[in-house]
Amino acid sequence: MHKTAQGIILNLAYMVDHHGFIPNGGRVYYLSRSQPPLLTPMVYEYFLSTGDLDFVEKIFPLLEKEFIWFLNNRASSYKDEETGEEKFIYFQYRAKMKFPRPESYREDLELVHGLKTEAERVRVWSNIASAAETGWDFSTRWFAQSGPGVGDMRSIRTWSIVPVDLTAFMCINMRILASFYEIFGNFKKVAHYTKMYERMKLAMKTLHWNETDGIWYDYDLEKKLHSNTYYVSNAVPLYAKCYNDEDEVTPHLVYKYLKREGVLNFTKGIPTSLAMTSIQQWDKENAWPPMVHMVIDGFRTTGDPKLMKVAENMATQWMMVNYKSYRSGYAMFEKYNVSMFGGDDECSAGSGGEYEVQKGFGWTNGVILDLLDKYGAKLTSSSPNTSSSRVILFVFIVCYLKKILY
Ligand SMILES: OC[C@H]1O[C@H](O[C@H]2O[C@H](CO)[C@@H](O)[C@H](O)[C@H]2O)[C@H](O)[C@@H](O)[C@@H]1O
Repeated sequence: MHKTAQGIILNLAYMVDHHGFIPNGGRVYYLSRSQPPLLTPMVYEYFLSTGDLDFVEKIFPLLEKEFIWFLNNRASSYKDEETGEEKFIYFQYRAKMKFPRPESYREDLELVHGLKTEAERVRVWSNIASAAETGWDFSTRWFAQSGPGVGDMRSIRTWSIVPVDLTAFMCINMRILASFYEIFGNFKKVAHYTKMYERMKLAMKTLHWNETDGIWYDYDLEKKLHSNTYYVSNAVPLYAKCYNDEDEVTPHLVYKYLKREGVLNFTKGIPTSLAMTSIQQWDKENAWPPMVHMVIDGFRTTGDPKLMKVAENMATQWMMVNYKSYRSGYAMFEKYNVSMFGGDDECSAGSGGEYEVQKGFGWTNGVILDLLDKYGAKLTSSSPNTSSSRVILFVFIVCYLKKILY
């Protein structure tokens, strides 16, 4: 598996070498859109598992190159309103696109039907490409949250949003770059990235933290307000540790928030949003493996026994959802349905959006492998929501690992 992980990293690093960033997909028409900046955290995870510092040293300049691309192409300065001085920088997904997405040409052309000016059409297409850059294509998260545009894709306004998860990802990048420089003994760079990390935490607190609700939200630049709606991305700063190390209260507030929103009552995974009537896939009744994983990891790494138990319960629950769905369809899926319809034993793939749900998705496999590694021993026939026997589960794990590894 380490070899496979290294191969994936090398593929992505090749893209950074050639283009400065990782395009949204491996085709020329994706060259104006990035992926979320997760290469550096991937390399860090690889390093933690293998201790392979030689590989990290070789690849390291490309990690910094991608980071600088985000700095040059996706960052803006947040200024103090009174003094005009820069307080910190913030990042956005902001792809420019003067035409429909080539891979979804008809959809994007039909969408702008009735829009009178080229400027209006370009606005919609650029916001669509930017939403694709987030990975959350598509979600009500990027649409108007109030007024006549609610739920309507033509109201898409990705450019107006500072996404809380992107701020968190940039925080992780800065922290990891500082850590690697520390290992390499370049202390000037350690100071540079540590300073950036501290300022990014300030950005997270100022732009995203909502004192009343005890959670981080996306920030609406136009309205100068939090978009205070539940999306699972609100919990990502916990995973990113984009708050003060000594702060033991915030993780509990995040837990309370999730509880208050009712999302912990779902027995088949953490819903992406509560916009259940949306036709978009990053809403509806869907739970997405990478987001579920980030929430679990956020609680797992708090060091707080109560929250670590929360992570364990979420992990065993998610493994059972994947298992039960696998048992009925012999496939892993890109996303899963969290609806309670049919009872706890009826687990199935998610749906909605622009295409049929995909089988055997890489991130689904990656998440389940990590959870089996960390929590496999905790799975018993009395695990929450489990009615299957230990033996069947054991067979599932063995078969699944065999299929993945060989
Ligand atoms: O062709 C439609 C879209 O396909 C990709 O997006 C889809 O896969 C992503 C994961 O690989 C997923 O995050 C996204 O929600 C899916 O829609 C591609 O990234 C998009 O640019 C493209 O428009």
